[in-house]
Amino acid sequence: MPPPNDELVRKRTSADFVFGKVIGEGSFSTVYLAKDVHTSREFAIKVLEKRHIIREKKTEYVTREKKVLQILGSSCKYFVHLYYTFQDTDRLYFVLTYAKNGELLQQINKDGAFSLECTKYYAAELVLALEYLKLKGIVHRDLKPENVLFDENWHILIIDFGSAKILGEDKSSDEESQKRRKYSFVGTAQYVSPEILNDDESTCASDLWALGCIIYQMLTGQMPFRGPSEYLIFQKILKLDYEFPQGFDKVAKDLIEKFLVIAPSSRLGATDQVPYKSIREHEFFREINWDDLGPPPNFSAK
Ligand SMILES: Nc1ncnc2c1ncn2[C@@H]1O[C@H](COP(=O)(O)OP(=O)(O)OP(=O)(O)O)[C@@H](O)[C@H]1O
Ligand SMILES: O=C(O)[C@@H]1CCC(=O)N(CCc2ccc(Cl)cc2)[C@H]1c1ccccc1Cl
Repeated sequence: MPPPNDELVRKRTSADFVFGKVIGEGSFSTVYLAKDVHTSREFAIKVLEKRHIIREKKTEYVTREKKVLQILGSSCKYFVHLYYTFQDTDRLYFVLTYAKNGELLQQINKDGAFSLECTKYYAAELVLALEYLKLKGIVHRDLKPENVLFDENWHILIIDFGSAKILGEDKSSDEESQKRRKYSFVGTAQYVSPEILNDDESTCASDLWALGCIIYQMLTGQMPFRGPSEYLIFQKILKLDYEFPQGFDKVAKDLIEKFLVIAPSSRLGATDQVPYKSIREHEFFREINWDDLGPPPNFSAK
């Protein structure tokens, strides 16, 4: 029996990587482009300062992200993969797939809006990604164009699982943590679903609400619920106060209206198992071959 390949089993440290430029900053993190010294493979390494996490009481957020990334594993290509984690006295390190082509948000803003063909393709990739999350019993809870990146082949890579929920995970029942959880706001105002605002149970249908917001934004370049303050945005969400521009594609409008429904269980797909059959069968996805989406379309193809 040959000895195990040292590189496969040895715990990594920061000495195994050459750290390059900063490719992003989070509230608690700095993300670097890095190269494995042994293989020259490129990774994104998310580095978190322990002092900052402790001061902001975000330890649970960090351990949750690691746990969710481990549950997701590597069998769905639409999620960033966690290769290694390690730590030193002051920092935690997450070695992740490097999403070479930036954020969906940047692409939408650069183009102003996507073509219908391009929107259908990326909406289909998002549907396949959400089917996998449902299969794994995970709710992302902060799905938005900033958290959808592109890999080197322009396929989506979803990141940022610190706010995610693991369904069926028994929550500590003590009063303190119940109170903390009740008032710990989750997500980003413009994409948050009504049930999260009403402090009701968030389920996979919460991610379907966000999907509706993202499809609207890909086609218009704007978020459906926008306003000068979070409070006013929340008001609009709870009153379903949004509108479609003149001449908006009717089939796309019908699909979005079926996701942006206040009652989570009434959203298109909410009562499906996996796959999201009623979403896949919607007219909007008529040209999609769900078994092979083919190569991504050229963005600027109008
Ligand atoms: N795997 C990756 N490949 C390329 N860029 C990445 C990757 N992960 C994160 N980034 C970039 O780094 C930035 C920070 O990401 P990170 O997930 O650490 O913080 P965040 O969770 O988005 O911030 P916050 O904690 O405020 O929500 C992101 O905006 C993204 O652009
Ligand atoms: O959850 C884990 O798998 C390990 C378990 C062992 C361990 O010590 N850590 C670090 C725990 C931790 C989390 C936050 C802070 Cl501020 C400090 C330590 C965890 C860890 C190590 C490296 C990178 C991330 C994490 Cl969460």
